[in-house]
Amino acid sequence: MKISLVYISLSGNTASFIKRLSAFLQERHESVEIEQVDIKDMVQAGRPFYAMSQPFIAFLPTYLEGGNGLDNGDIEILTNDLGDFIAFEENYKRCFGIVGSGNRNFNHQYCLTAKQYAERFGFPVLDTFELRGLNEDIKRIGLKIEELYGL
Ligand SMILES: Cc1cc2nc3c(=O)[nH]c(=O)nc-3n(C[C@H](O)[C@H](O)[C@H](O)COP(=O)(O)O)c2cc1C
Repeated sequence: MKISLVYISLSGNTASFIKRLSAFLQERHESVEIEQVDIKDMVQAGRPFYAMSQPFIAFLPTYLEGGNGLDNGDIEILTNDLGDFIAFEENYKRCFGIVGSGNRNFNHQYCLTAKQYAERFGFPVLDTFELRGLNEDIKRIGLKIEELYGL
């Protein structure tokens, strides 16, 4: 059994969350393999996108160009590679859903890109967390992932 966590992280908050979430899940399920797919790393290293062979969860921090999230400010910047990976070879069909992250200071734009991806690809927003996420976020989201994988 393998759990796949596909993510992008520009300033390290999502990467930190993924590391802690993986540790939480690994501790509770020693025999389960936890795969972390770092999209920024893949692109920077020039490794080609590929079709996911099994179900995964996507993690997406929000980076939007200015605005207020109502009548402007809904243009995604910096994270588009994750969307391209999800679109590649219909990977979205194997995506259980997306976990959005962001900063509540952005008000209406809080975690907006995850909602846009859910609409675009037809999978649910599973949850959201702020910045690096609290331990309670790790636990809540970890339990949801266990349920999705039938653990
Ligand atoms: C240029 C810029 C734009 C951002 N725009 C938003 C936004 O529109 N909505 C939001 O919730 N968070 C926004 N954030 C906050 C980031 O989503 C947040 O810091 C996140 O934890 C970054 O994740 P990362 O460190 O994994 O890249 C923005 C941050 C930056 C630097």
